[in-house]
Amino acid sequence: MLFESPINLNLKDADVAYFPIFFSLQEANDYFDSLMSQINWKQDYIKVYGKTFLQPRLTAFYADNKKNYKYSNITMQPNPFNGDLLEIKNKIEKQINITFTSCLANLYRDGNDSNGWHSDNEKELGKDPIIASVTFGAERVFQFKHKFNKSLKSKLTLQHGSLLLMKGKTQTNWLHQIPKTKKKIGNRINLTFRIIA
Ligand SMILES: O=C(O)CCC(=O)C(=O)O
Ligand SMILES: [Fe+2]
Repeated sequence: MLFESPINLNLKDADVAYFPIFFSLQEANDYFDSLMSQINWKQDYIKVYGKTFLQPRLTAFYADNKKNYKYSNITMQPNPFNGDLLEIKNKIEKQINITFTSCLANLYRDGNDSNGWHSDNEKELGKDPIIASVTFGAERVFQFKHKFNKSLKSKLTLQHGSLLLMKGKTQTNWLHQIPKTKKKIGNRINLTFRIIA
């Protein structure tokens, strides 16, 4: 496997590492094509402050157990892992020595799709969750802001075939988002592997 050592983002009160070339270009191209068609993409409704909205992206949820994932007032029922998703899961697990149970997949169809400020701190993720987040397709900016010290911010561009690893106190102390962009860009697939016990 093509593999470069990770870049530590050196965020205060957090633990975030970025692997720009986790997958070779060939692997990343192949996974992008296969995941576009293999994944059961859907646009769900979410409820924010009592109002219902269509999510500004498509999602799908996979797990090797029966545990649901609840966030933004929606409950996602898992599909079983299969095909390339399972292959990608195995590859990440081997590299970082962690076993994940679940994967929340996101499809940003263009620059108008997005993921608003949040931290992945749902109860079912447990204390100090570890989240492995993979990108295939269009590059998008990923922004961080500290929850308690408004002057602390960070951002990076997540490239095709990259892996972003968030662990430790990252979700306790920081929010993250994928903002909309006016750039003419196409589909970006993001896979976030998680442990839901
Ligand atoms: O698309 C991304 O890179 C981030 C996705 C994310 O933050 C999430 O699904 O919780
Ligand atoms: Fe997230």
